Amino acid sequence: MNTPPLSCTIATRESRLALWQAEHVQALLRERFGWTVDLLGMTTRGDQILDRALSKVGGKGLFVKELEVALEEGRAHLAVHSLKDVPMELPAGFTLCTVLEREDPRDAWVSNHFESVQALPLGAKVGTSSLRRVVQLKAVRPDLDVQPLRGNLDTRLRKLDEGQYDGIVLAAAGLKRLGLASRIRAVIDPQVMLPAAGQGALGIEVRSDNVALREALATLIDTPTWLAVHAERAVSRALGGSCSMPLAAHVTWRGATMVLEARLGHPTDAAQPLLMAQVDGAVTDVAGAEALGLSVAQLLRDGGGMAYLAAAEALAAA
Ligand SMILES: NCc1[nH]cc(CCC(=O)O)c1CC(=O)O
Repeated sequence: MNTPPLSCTIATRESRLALWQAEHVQALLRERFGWTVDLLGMTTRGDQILDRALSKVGGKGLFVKELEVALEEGRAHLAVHSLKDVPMELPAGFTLCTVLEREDPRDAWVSNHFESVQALPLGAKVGTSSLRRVVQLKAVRPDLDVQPLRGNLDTRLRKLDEGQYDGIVLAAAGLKRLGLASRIRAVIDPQVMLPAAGQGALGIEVRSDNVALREALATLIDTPTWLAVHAERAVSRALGGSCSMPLAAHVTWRGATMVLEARLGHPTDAAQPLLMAQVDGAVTDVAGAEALGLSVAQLLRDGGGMAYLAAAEALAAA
């Protein structure tokens, strides 16, 4: 029996951004299906160690595990995540269901004194803990002093305002969703800073055995977003999907043609070049999107990426 649910509960982290995203899905389900939708706020291990070096603590899916347990135990039916934070491989029994239309996937330059990365004085201090952002900043401005920056969005902005950095890099999507778009000094051109796989998209996780819910959610898919994030995530999965790997993967559309670009940086040696690859193709289904992702991953491997991946693995194991 596939009777669609009349009520359901969404598990969510309790950061402002996570709550915005969960409430967004809650409103959508009420509006489209007339369901009663509750929220279940939760603290994840990732939240508890937000101010420490996540890559040093290790473990994939630090922000999703507790939410999956709530689904497993039937305390919630959907978990809403930033897709960027969802591991490439889900545990058995879970399905990534739908991601609606993605918000701006680009990175944003945020600064109280400098209008762009290019406008920074020699040796200026920039805050980010994302290896992907570090290697791309270093590629355009090797002189910059890039320093770690952790915490949720509000914490990061506060650290900037306290004068700890000349500027910081954040996802445009998070700032826009929280009504903080006015803090964006410049959206960074993807040719300068290629976004992460899935950036700006929502990921909705459900139990695979909840067929009725999966079928209802499937009607909410935004196809261009759905195909784009499958291609981007396929690149990351094919290369091992580790967060200690500086990897960017980003889709743009030229009409019905998907253009997939990816970049791989060396995880420890900034003097190594940033590897870049691009493919395009007419993509109409998930299999086609994932095939494009695999071919970009292969180009990166063949272009010198094997040594980079080995270094990232060694780092993760250390
Ligand atoms: N890594 C944390 C994270 N996960 C999702 C977002 C922003 C929203 C999004 O990309 O969907 C952020 C903050 C950031 O990268 O600045």
